[in-house]
Amino acid sequence: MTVLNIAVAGASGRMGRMLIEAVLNADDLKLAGALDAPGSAAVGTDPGAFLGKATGVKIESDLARGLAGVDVLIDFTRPEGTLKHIEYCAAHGVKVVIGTTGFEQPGRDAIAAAAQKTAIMAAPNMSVGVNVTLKLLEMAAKNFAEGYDIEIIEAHHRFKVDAPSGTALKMGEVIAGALGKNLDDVAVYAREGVTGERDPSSIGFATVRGGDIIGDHTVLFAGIGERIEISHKSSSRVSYAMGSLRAARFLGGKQTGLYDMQDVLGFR
Ligand SMILES: NC(=O)C1=CN([C@@H]2O[C@H](COP(=O)(O)OP(=O)(O)OC[C@H]3O[C@@H](n4cnc5c(N)ncnc54)[C@H](OP(=O)(O)O)[C@@H]3O)[C@@H](O)[C@H]2O)C=CC1
Ligand SMILES: O=C(O)C1=N[C@H](C(=O)O)C[C@H](O)C1
Repeated sequence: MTVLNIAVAGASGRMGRMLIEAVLNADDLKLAGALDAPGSAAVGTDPGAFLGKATGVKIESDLARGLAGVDVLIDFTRPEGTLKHIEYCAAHGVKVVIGTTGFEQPGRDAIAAAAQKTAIMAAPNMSVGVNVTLKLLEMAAKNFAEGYDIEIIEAHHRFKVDAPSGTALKMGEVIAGALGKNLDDVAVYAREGVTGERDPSSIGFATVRGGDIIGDHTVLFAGIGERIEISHKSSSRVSYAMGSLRAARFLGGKQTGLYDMQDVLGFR
C-alpha cells in the first residue's frame, strides 16, 4: 500500500482539527506536517494534543519545516494564508487540497497559475452531498428557467468571516451557467429600502449567521402557485474532512492541473 504524506494547514482551526483526526485514523495516510499562522499560540505544539495523542510532528509556521517530505497539503485557512502556501507548494512540488473560501479574482488567478506547476484540488465544499446537490441544481435550473424566481439562502455559525459562503456562490455559478448567464451579471447580494419589484432574471442571495450552525444551503425556485426548495444541511464537519482525504488521494495520481470535487467524484 502506498502511503501519502499529508500536512494540514490551519491545524488548530475547526476544520484543521477535524482533518488531523481523520488523517490519523486513515491507514493509507501519514500526518507528516502541520501549519498554523505565524504568531499563533498553537505553533510549536503537537497537532494531536487535543486528542491526547503524540503524533511525532509539531505545528510550524515556517513552511520549509512544516512541509518537509510532504506529498499533499490540505489547507483550510484564510485566502492570504492559502495564497502564501500555494506559492511555496508550486515551487517545491507539493500538491494542495484547498478548502478555504472567500477568494477574490486575483486569488483565483494565482491558484490557476500555481496549478500549472503542481496539482491542486480547490472546492468550496468537500461534502459528497453538496456536490450531488450541485448536479440537482443544474437540472432544476434548466427546467425552471422561465417563471421561477431563484433565491439562495445560506446559514452558518457566528465565527464565519466570509459571505455569502463559497458554497452559495458555487450554487449561484452552477445555476447561472445552466441558464446561459454569468453570475456577476445577475447576482443580487443584498436588498434594503425601496428596492422596486424583483428583476425576474436575478439570482438573489441571503445570509444568516448564528450560533454553531455548521452549514445550511437552500435554493428556492419560487413560481406562481408553487415553490420548490432544494436544501443541504450539514450536521458535522466530518463530511468535509472525508471529502478532503478523498481529494488528497485523487491528487496522489496527478502531477499538475486544477481540479474540483466534481473531478474527484467522477461527475464529469
Ligand atoms: N471547502 C469546504 O468543504 C469547507 C471550507 N471551509 C472553509 O475553510 C476555512 C477555514 O474554516 P474554519 O476551520 O472554520 O476556520 P478557523 O478560523 O477555525 O480556522 C482557520 C485556521 O487557519 C489559520 N489561519 C488564519 N489565517 C492564516 C494565515 N494567514 N496563514 C496561515 N494560517 C492562517 C488559523 O490560525 P489562528 O487561529 O492562529 O488565526 C486557524 O488555525 C474557511 O475559509 C471556511 O469557509 C470550512 C468548512 C468546509
Ligand atoms: O466556514 C464554514 O464553516 C464553511 N464554509 C464553506 C463555505 O463557505 O461554503 C463550506 C461549508 O458551508 C462550511
